[in-house]
Amino acid sequence: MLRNTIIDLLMRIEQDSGYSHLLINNEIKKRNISPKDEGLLTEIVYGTLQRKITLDYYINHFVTKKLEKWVSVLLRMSIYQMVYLDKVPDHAIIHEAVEIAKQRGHKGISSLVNGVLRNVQRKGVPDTSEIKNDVTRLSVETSHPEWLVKRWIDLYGLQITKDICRANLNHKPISVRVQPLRITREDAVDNLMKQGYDVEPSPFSPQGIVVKKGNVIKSDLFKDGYVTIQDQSSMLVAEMLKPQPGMHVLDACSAPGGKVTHIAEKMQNNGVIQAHDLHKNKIKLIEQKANDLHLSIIDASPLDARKLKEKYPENTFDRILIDAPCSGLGVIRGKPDIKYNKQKEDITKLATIQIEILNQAIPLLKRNGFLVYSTCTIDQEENEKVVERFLQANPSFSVDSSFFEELPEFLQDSLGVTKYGLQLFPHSYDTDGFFLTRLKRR
Ligand SMILES: C[S@@+](CC[C@H](N)C(=O)[O-])C[C@H]1O[C@@H](n2cnc3c(N)ncnc32)[C@H](O)[C@@H]1O
Repeated sequence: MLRNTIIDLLMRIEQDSGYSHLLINNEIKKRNISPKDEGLLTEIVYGTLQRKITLDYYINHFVTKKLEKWVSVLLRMSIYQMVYLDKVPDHAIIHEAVEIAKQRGHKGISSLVNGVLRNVQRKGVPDTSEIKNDVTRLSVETSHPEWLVKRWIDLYGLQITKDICRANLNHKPISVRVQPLRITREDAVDNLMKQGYDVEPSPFSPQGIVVKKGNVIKSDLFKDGYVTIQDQSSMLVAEMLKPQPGMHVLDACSAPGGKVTHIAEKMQNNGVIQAHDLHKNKIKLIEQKANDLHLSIIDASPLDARKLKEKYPENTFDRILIDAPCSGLGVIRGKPDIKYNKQKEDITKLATIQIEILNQAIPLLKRNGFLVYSTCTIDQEENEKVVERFLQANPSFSVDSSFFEELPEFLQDSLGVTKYGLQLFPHSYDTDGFFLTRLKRR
């Protein structure tokens, strides 16, 4: 029953590209899956998705004919469990897969499934180190499409690309941000430790806590809005925006509200924040998060950030955040489907939108104000190149040099510091891949 649910989920994720986390959560709720099975389901779905290219390479070694989608999915998830998990013995995995194949297909299919899996059990999976071409080998070993591996090698060289690709296969560590108007970080750490969580303060933000062990979503602190989940890299945004109580702030791409609520906390819930997002249906996510965290200064409404100038006069805001729509290539660990769904052309289109949004936002900034530009991608075309193009077209603006001095000390000479901002890679500090910079008028 659980394995059939997993097959259905994996097939739907392939069809409705980009929403694996939402589909998994909905399915768990809908089918009333027990907490133990929930863990196994999540692990098999994410793991199979994360290793899709590698698993297909293994399958193609044993089968040459084209397989129906569900048969590929069944083989992938079975081989994933046999090779990467040690929760269920191989013979039980094979037995269950053959039973599913019998239910869903004809006898020929169940014999094929049986044959492939028995081969994997007996001979093991093929050795990928024999693949001569660097790009193909890395693509197969770490399950990233070849165009992406090639692009990263061109941008960052082979070693960094290997590091990125390997880090993308790791589990994403969870971190939380405390709501400092409701609880201190010390008290939150104390509280979580007493409940058996293994936690430590984050070096990225005075509000951050890294949760090394334990499901923090189940904690009272999370349920009652004392902490919220946020990657450490994202916490840098509000820190570097430096909003003060009483200010007028714009967050132009705000949903689901992770950063805007952090900004409101730093303003001590005093001032006004205009929070917009293109998608009407996402506005309630911002409102919900603000509500959960007891924050009342966020005024959320739908708006296309490419039309900001139509809504606001010049010199309106003390601070502006453009946390731009991006390819998401920095968050592959948590959303593996991104690596299969994004194409080169998407990156170029996104860079055009990012520049358009920046051009709309910048006149709205007051004379001594700051604008933070950030993305959760590691692609230079959406990050450094966008900043470079923007500065060329707007010579009265520059990257604020104090930005670099104000970064936490351990980041100041990190691999990703360039004259355009800070690029965090997933392998550097075990955070999401993330870019941010701060612009100001010269
Ligand atoms: C990186 S996410 C923002 C995350 C958010 N700042 C947070 O911390 O929770 C980018 C957001 O931009 C929105 N978006 C996409 N195109 C937009 C546009 N033209 N104008 C405004 N928002 C847009 C997307 O719906 C998405 O919610």
